[in-house]
Amino acid sequence: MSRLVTVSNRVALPSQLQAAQGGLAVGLRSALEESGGMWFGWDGGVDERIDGLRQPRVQTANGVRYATLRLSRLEYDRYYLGYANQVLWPLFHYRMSFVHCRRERIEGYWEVNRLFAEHLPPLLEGDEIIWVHDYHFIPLGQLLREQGVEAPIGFFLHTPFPPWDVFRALPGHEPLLEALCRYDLVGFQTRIDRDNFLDCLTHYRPQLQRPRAEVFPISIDVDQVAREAQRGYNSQQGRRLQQSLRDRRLMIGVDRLDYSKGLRNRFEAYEALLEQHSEHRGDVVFLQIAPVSRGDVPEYEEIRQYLEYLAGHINGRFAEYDWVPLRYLNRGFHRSNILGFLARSDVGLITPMRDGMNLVAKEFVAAQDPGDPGALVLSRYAGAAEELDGAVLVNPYDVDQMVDAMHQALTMPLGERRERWQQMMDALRRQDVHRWRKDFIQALHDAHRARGSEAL
Ligand SMILES: O=P(O)(O)OC[C@H]1O[C@H](O[C@H]2O[C@H](CO)[C@@H](O)[C@H](O)[C@H]2O)[C@H](O)[C@@H](O)[C@@H]1O
Ligand SMILES: O=c1ccn([C@@H]2O[C@H](COP(=O)(O)OP(=O)(O)O)[C@@H](O)[C@H]2O)c(=O)[nH]1
Repeated sequence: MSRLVTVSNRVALPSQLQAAQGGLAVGLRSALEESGGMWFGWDGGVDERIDGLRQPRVQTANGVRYATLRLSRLEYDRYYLGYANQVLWPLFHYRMSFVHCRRERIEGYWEVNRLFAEHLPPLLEGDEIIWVHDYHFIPLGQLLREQGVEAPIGFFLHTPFPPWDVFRALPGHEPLLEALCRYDLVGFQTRIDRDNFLDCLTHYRPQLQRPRAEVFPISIDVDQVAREAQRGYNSQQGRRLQQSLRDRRLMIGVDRLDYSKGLRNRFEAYEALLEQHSEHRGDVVFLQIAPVSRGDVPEYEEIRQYLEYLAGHINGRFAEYDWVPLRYLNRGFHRSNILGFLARSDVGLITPMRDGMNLVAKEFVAAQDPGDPGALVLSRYAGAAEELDGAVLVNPYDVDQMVDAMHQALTMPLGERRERWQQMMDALRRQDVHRWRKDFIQALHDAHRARGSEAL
């Protein structure tokens, strides 16, 4: 069996196993720990003294080899903060007005991709398959081929892929499309993303040799999440949360503090809920956990300030001396705590404006008590909505509809909650994180073989 080598910008190093790092790190960690192999990427640090040359740091834990590189300040600014987070991220989330593309950012992006392409081949031992992750490393496959790497190379995009008319606004989009076509296999979270990509190729150059492009929705380890959620439910933090609520119902949101997550509209909907449905005042608490993410990007600082204002406004308007309607926490928690909090919640509020998948939505479902499950309010623009149609699906641009959905979730009869939950659990069991990894790897082997025979 070939050894799996995954490459991603974000690597969950063994020393950081429990910290909040987003869904890619969570999904890849469970995939890699099951199969073994190597994880190659950025170590999350910036070294002011680096000037060009450096060596990867290699460590091993739980059967996984971790090889990481550190970035210089300039590389971090241009490649990560600049091109990845202020060009590709907003563009791929359909937020064209947040795209700030400058030539030095494009150059910085390609330079860091070249750096990783040069450092990977010496770490390979032969008989590997290489699985590249996310928008940070679109050119990597092509650059590895130029280094003489012949192994199967696949790419998986964790974010949405936008339609042609949005994508073509990107200066220098052509080399990115060409680079994607050099992979044996390109994977997407949903059918819409895959179809947008294929449509881009049709518009750009119909005669270009297409890679195999398929849908592989990332997921969770359902039983492991359920077990950990149960432990979290009974943990000291889980019990303290319950005591603080008394008999009030809990609605929960867990999102990196990102403009794509729809927090502004969610807060506005909650304010309108309290305004229109006075019966929920004093009876419901909304806990929003929002760890700061990419805080050096101006748009993230702006949304943070606005949410602080809105949270203060909502609490100022409705709080009583013995009840605070909104608990807004600007910090991250260990995932085991998050799962315990999800298990203690009556309603999950997952309402991104657009999201590749959203693993929290899946974790919320797996964390529920089968006998008395909570209800999920889920944006139709989260990738997870394609599978979790037992949720109360909402349009996050329609604040009034979200008010109705929150009210529906808070008053949903037990029978309906059970039925919807069962439907969602069945979907999660059909397509879990193990299946995600196996399906991708199998398709990558097949695609590589097929390309090889085409070339003969
Ligand atoms: O690495 P950061 O810049 O700190 O950001 C965290 C991750 O955010 C994004 O996560 C995506 O992947 C999830 C798993 O597939 C998916 O559920 C979610 O919808 C996506 O937004 C980003 O794509 C990752 O590269 C980042 O590491
Ligand atoms: O304080 C936090 C907030 C989130 N998470 C985890 O981070 C992941 C977030 O993944 P998701 O796909 O929902 O969104 P992303 O952040 O990748 O856009 C989930 O596994 C959460 O349980 C965490 O461990 N601690």
